[in-house]
Amino acid sequence: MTEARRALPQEPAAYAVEVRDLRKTYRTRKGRFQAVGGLDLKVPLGGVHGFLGPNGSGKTTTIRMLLGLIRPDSGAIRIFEQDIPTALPAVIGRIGAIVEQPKFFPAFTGRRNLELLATGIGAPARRVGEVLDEVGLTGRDKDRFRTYSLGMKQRLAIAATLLKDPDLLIFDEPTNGLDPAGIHEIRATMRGLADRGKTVLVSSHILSEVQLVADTVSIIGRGRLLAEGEVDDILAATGGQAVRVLVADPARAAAALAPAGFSVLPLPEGRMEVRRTGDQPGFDPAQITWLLAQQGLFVAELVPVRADLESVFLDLTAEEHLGATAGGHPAGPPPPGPPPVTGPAGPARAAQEDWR
Ligand SMILES: Nc1ncnc2c1ncn2[C@@H]1O[C@H](COP(=O)(O)OP(=O)(O)OP(=O)(O)O)[C@@H](O)[C@H]1O
Repeated sequence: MTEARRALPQEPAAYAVEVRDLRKTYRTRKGRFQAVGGLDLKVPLGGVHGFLGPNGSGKTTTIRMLLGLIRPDSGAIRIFEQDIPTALPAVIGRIGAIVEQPKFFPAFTGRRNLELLATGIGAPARRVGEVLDEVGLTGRDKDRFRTYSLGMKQRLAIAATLLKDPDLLIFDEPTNGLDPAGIHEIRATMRGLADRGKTVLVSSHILSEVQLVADTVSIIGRGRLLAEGEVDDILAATGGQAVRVLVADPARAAAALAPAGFSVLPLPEGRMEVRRTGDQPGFDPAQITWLLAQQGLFVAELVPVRADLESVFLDLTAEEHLGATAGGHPAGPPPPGPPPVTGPAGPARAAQEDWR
C-alpha cells in the first residue's frame, strides 16, 4: 500500500503565484500610507492572468514584491511553490519580467541588442533567433532599434525576457503608450506565450485590453482583492441582472415597474434598461413582461444586457476612483469590504488551506 502510494505521481502545482495577506506601507514626507493592504492573489499555472486595478491601486508595488525588489511589511508570497523572497534564487531563473522599460542601444539592431544581453546573462546564442521569432520580429531584427515602433520596442523587451526561456512572465502595464496596432501586437504575443504553456501575469488599468486575452483575472482596488476568477464567471457573478426593453410608453412602464423593485434607465429610441433596485434579490424577466402587460404595455423587444468587464471593474473600483488622491490611501487597517467576487469551481478556488 505504502509502495503504491509512493509510486503515485506528485500532484502538479495549481498556481504559478500565490499571495496571501500581503501588505506594504510607504513612508513619505506626507506621512504613511498603505499601497497594498492585505492582498490575496492566485495566478493559475499556464495561461494569461490579468492583474487589474485603477492607477495607484498597488499593482506595481505588488509586482515589485513578487520579484524581491522591495520587501513586504507582512504576508506570504509563493512562486512555483517557493517562498519569496527567501527562495527567490531557486526560482528567479524561471521568471522573466518587464517592470520598467529596459534600456536598449538605439544605434544597434534589435538582434545585436539581444545578442549582447544573451552573452551578459549566459543564455545560449541560438535563443536570440528563437525569441525574435516568438515575438514576431524576425524580418525586422537587422533594423536599428531606434527605427522600431513603440510596439516593436516593447516586443523586443518581451523577447529579452524570454532569453532564459522562463516559465512565468510578469509584465507591468506592457501596453502603456501604445497605439491600437501596438496593443494588438502585445496581446498576440502574450497569447502565443500562453499557448506554448507559459504563465503570463499582466497588469493593466485598461480592462478592454486585457479582457480579450486573459484567461483569468484578479481585480484589485486600494491594494486589496475585489474579484477573481475566469472572465466569464466574474461577468456572470456580477452582471446579467438587467434587460433592455422596448415598449410604446417608457414613462408609464417605469411607473409600473418601480413599485415592484425595478429601476429603469431611459435609452435612446424609446428603449430602457431595467434592473433590480439596490440589492433586491431575484431577477426574472418574465415578471417584467407580466407587470407591463398588467398596464396594457406590451413588450416589443426584451434583450438581456451582458455586463462587460469594464463596467464590472468600474463598479467594483468606484470608491477608489472617487476617493483617489495624489497621496494614495492613508495607512491603517482597510475598511471592512464585501468578500471578493469569485467565479465557480476552478483552480482559482482551490488550495486555500495549505498556507502556513
Ligand atoms: N516608492 C514609493 N514611495 C512612496 N509611495 C509610493 C512609492 N511607490 C508607489 N507609491 C504609491 O503607492 C500607491 C500604489 O502605487 P503602485 O505604483 O503600486 O500602483 P499601480 O496600481 O501600479 O498604479 P499605476 O497603474 O499608476 O502604476 C500609489 O499611491 C503610489 O503613489
